[in-house]
Amino acid sequence: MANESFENEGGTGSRNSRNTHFTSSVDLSTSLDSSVQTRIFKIIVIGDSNVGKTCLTFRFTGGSFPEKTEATIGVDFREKAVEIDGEKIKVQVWDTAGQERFRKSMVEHYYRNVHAVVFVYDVTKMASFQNLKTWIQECNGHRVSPTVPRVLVGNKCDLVSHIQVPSNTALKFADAHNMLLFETSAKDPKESQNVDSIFMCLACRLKAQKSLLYRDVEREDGRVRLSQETDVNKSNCPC
Ligand SMILES: Nc1nc2c(ncn2[C@@H]2O[C@H](COP(=O)(O)OP(=O)(O)OP(=O)(O)O)[C@@H](O)[C@H]2O)c(=O)[nH]1
Ligand SMILES: [Mg+2]
Repeated sequence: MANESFENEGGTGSRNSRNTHFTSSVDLSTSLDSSVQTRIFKIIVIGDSNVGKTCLTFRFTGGSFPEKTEATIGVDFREKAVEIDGEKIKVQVWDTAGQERFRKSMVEHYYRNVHAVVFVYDVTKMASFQNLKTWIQECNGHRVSPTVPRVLVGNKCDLVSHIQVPSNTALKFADAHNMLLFETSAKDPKESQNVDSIFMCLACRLKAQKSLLYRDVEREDGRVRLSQETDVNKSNCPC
């Protein structure tokens, strides 16, 4: 099962500690001696420094807005266990550094075996939107497959009077790159469901994709039959 990660029920310990700076390659696979496995989806969050990547990931995994953040160095891991259509899944969010000097040696690790990518810009900073093409180029340069789902997130929508990136401009860009667009705020508690939707939407899509790849094999009368129905049809995906 290429690129798919599992964790045994009961786990191998928490990986969501703040300020865990990634220094070596991580093997997310654990021994397969237990029959109960939890799938892990690795989602990386990419974009300019200060756009709110840390706050968005914190809002999703911790349910609140951090009072104070510092520039991320390397990567911070955060995890959230979710249940989709009865299956327990671990969403592992890689909150990456936006500052070049803090990410240089890490870039290979970000993209290795990634399952989905979240590109973030700040709706109050046009430069962060214009730089998206550089982030997309970097992603493509690391041979991330076109089948890896990508979404675009415009953050800081609570700063209504400072908005520089019009929604229709962002929408055109998202369409051109085959991405869904979410405009939201990590800060505004009323937007927390919208922030959750970003990651839940990706998790649902990944679950459906994996179901397509590894369709249930049913044995009937000694014959092998591939199940025609996939979870994509019965999923409660929020997007
Ligand atoms: N008003 C407002 N401020 C936000 C929001 N999200 C983040 N911020 C602020 O923006 C600043 C940067 O947020 P971070 O989450 O640390 O930014 P980052 O993208 O992780 O930055 P790097 O780690 O350097 O790449 C902080 O001062 C946050 O409080 C938001 O939705 N609204
Ligand atoms: Mg950060």
